[in-house]
Amino acid sequence: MRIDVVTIFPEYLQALDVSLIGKARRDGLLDIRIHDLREHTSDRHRTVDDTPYGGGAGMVMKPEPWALALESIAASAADADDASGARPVLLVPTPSGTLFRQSVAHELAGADHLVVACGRYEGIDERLFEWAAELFEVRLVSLGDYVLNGGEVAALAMIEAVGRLVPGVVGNPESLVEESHSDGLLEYPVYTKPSSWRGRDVPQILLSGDHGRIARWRHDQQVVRTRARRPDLLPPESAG
Ligand SMILES: OB(O)c1ccc2cc[nH]c2c1
Repeated sequence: MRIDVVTIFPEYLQALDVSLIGKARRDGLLDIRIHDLREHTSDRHRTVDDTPYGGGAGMVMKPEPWALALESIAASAADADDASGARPVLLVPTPSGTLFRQSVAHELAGADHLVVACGRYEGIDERLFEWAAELFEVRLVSLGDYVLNGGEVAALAMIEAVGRLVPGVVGNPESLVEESHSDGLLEYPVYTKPSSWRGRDVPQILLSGDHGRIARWRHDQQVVRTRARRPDLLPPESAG
């Protein structure tokens, strides 16, 4: 999978050089390219923003630098994107987007090419998204009901959530099966040695060796946790 990220803070994305995502880049499983939006400006001050029409606080990101950046990326990937037969996905982290969930991560992991647009200030001129729909499948996505100062932190979260689902990135694919949200429930509690720690013991069932009973206990724990912490994930009749 190719992932292009456009930002005015390229250094923010250095975290993508670390750990499993960083290894996947070095192994060629993920082709992640970071682009500085200011490289697509033409004035002396490398301006990417201006005042909002209609007034209001803050500044709005100008559409032209974004269009030039996205055109440049689309041109550089044209052969591969044409071969895949699908338009690249333009993923735009924004508080006004649809909710990013594990199901969305799985959808995006099936794409051949993601382009992530990290907005700043009060956001990007809306006309950019209308224009981009000619070249990309545009997805405006929110991490949740809170607001960050820009899209970079959300981009890191989304790229990690998607990248780890690409075959080969996570060493043991089994570990992707039993984790929160993989089956619509929160994950069960986990324990490791020592079996007794500061007067607290590991649940005896986990020391029993009875894998059937352990599996049932773990599922029960998932339901209890989900009901307590995220009843919204449960079907109405079992939300308690
Ligand atoms: O909370 B967010 O995910 C987010 C994303 C993009 C921008 C642009 C300006 N503020 C933002 C916040």
